[in-house]
Amino acid sequence: MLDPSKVIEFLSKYASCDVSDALVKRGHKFGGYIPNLNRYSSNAKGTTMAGKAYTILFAPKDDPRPAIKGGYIDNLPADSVLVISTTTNLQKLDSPFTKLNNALYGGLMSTRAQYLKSNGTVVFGRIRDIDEHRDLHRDVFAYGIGSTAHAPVVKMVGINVPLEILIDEYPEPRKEIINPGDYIVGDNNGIVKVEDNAELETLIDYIPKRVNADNLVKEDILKGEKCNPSQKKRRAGL
Ligand SMILES: O=C([O-])CC(=O)C(=O)O
Ligand code: NI
Repeated sequence: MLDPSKVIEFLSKYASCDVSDALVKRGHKFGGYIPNLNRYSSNAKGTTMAGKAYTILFAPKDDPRPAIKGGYIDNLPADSVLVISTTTNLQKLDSPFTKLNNALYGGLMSTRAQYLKSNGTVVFGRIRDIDEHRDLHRDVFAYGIGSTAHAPVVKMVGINVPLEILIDEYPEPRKEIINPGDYIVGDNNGIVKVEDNAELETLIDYIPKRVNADNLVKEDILKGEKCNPSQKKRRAGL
């Protein structure tokens, strides 16, 4: 297995699009993209967020599972990306992608997460305290914003469990699973998931080659060459 801190350092140097190109090349037609999340707040340099998923699951109060007490934020590992979602009965295929109008995440959570050196937060729901995340320069991606805390309507039922995300797609909707430990990459284009498996080494090998090829295509275009033949030439053998 590759050293996670090295993988995170590597991924943070590239764009989410570069990662998707590599995944498409490996036969993943959706390129790992998890749609509809907005970047509400960004790290100070505006660079790519990367880290290992630390997952949290919320369910409606009437879910049969007991609430997990004591919170989760104090155990957040350094280099993690905190990923918060809900059970699928609170998800929607169409905008705003959640039935929950209470916010799942706020500024105090970000303050603690930043202190623990976690790399960012992804919320499949609403967030609040938006200015606090921005003041902290924390990377925060979410479906939307809100004003009210989550506690009156949902409870935490899972820490580091697989999260099921409903995604509308042609010809039919699908479910994306985010497992704890998956690599999560995010920038202004959105969020991409990369599984931590044997394929990772090939992806890491491919990404710089493809980026280099595309840089050469750009140079060709700026010199007046046609795009399509240049792409063909520069990407040959990749
Ligand atoms: O109180 C909450 O549930 C979340 C919140 O606003 C914060 O973390 O600041
Ligand atoms: Ni708050």
